[in-house]
Amino acid sequence: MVATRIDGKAFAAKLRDRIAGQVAALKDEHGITPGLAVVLVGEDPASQVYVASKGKQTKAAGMNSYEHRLPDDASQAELLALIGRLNADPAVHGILVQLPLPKHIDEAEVINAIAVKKDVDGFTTANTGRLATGQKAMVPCTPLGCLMLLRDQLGDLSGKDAVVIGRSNIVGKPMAALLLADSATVTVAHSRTKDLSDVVRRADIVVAAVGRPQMVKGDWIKPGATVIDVGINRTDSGLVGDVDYDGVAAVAGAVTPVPGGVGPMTIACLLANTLTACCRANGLPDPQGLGL
Ligand SMILES: NC(=O)C1=CN([C@@H]2O[C@H](COP(=O)(O)OP(=O)(O)OC[C@H]3O[C@@H](n4cnc5c(N)ncnc54)[C@H](OP(=O)(O)O)[C@@H]3O)[C@@H](O)[C@H]2O)C=CC1
Ligand SMILES: Nc1nc(=O)c2c([nH]1)NC[C@@H]1CN(c3ccc(C(=O)N[C@@H](CCC(=O)O)C(=O)O)cc3)C=[N+]21
Repeated sequence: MVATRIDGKAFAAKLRDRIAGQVAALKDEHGITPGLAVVLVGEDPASQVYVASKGKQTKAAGMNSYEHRLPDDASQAELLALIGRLNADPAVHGILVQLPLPKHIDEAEVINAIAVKKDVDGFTTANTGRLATGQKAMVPCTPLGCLMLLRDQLGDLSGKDAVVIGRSNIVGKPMAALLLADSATVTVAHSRTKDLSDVVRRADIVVAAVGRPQMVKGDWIKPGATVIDVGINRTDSGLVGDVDYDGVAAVAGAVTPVPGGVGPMTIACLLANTLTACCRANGLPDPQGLGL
C-alpha cells in the first residue's frame, strides 16, 4: 500500500478561494478591505521570492498589499519607526517582517514592536503566550497550515501520539502547542534527542521541521502514520524536504510532498490570518472557525 499524497497545493488553493469570497463579502457588507504590510530588509534572494509571491496572492484574494523594502544596512531605529507607522495605520490589518533579518538587527525587539493584533505571523511574545495558554491568538502560519492538513486528513487529533522534530520558535514550538491544544500526546525532538528513529517510530503523527535534506527515513515510520514535511532544502538535485518521500510513502498512511505540501499552506494561512485580524479589528466574528 502506498501512502496518500496530501496535496497542500490544492488545499491551499481552495482556502484562498474561500478567503477571496469572504473578502468580497466584507467589502460589500461593510466597505472594508483587509490590508497586509510586508517588510523586507536586504536582498536575500529566497526572501525576495517569498515576498513577491505573498504580494501577488494577497492581491489575488482582493486584499491590499503594501510592500516596504529597506536596504541591508537599515538601522534598528529606522525599522522600529516603520513598524510604528504601520501599527498606527488603520488601512493595515496585518504586518509581517520577513525573517531572517540582518545580523546587526535585534530580531526579538523588532518582532515585539508589532502591534499584537496586527501580528499575522504570530511571532510576538504576547501571541506565543496566548497560544500556549489557550487564549485567542494569531497563530504562526506554517504550523497552522500543518494543523489544517492534519485535521483534514485525520479528523479529531485527540489521543494521537505526535512527534515534532525541531524546536524553533517559528515552527517546532508553536506546532507542539497546537497539537497539544487539539489533545494529542506531544513529544518534541531536537538535535540532542537520543535514538530519534525509535522516538519517531512510536508516532501516529510526525511533523519534520529540521532543515536536513531527506533525514526522516521509511524505517523510522510506524505503518499507517501521517507525516508532515515542513523542510525546504535547496540541493543540487532541486528542492527537497526533510523526509525521504519515496521511502516514507511506502510505509506511511499519508505524507506531504515538497514542493506542493506545507509551503503553499503557509502563504494561504498568512492571508487567513490577515482576514482574521481585519475582522477582529472591526468587531466581526472570526471567519475561519478554527477555534484558535
Ligand atoms: N514550508 C514552510 O512554509 C517553511 C519551511 N521552513 C523549513 O523548515 C525547516 C526548519 O525550519 P526552522 O524551524 O526555521 O529551522 P531551525 O534551524 O530554526 O530549527 C531546526 C531544528 O531542528 C533541530 N535539528 C537539527 N538537526 C537535527 C538532527 N540531526 N536531529 C534532530 N533534530 C535536529 C534543531 O535542534 P536544536 O534546537 O537542538 O538545534 C532545531 O530545533 C527548514 O528546512 C526551513 O527551511 C521553515 C519555515 C516555513
Ligand atoms: N516572517 C516570516 N514569516 C514566514 O512565514 C517566513 C519567513 N519570515 N521567512 C522564511 C520562511 C519560509 N517560508 C516559506 C513560505 C512559502 C514557501 C513555499 O511556498 N514553498 C513552495 C515552493 C517554493 C519554491 O519553489 O521555492 C512549496 O513548498 O511548494 C516556502 C517557505 C515562510 N517563511
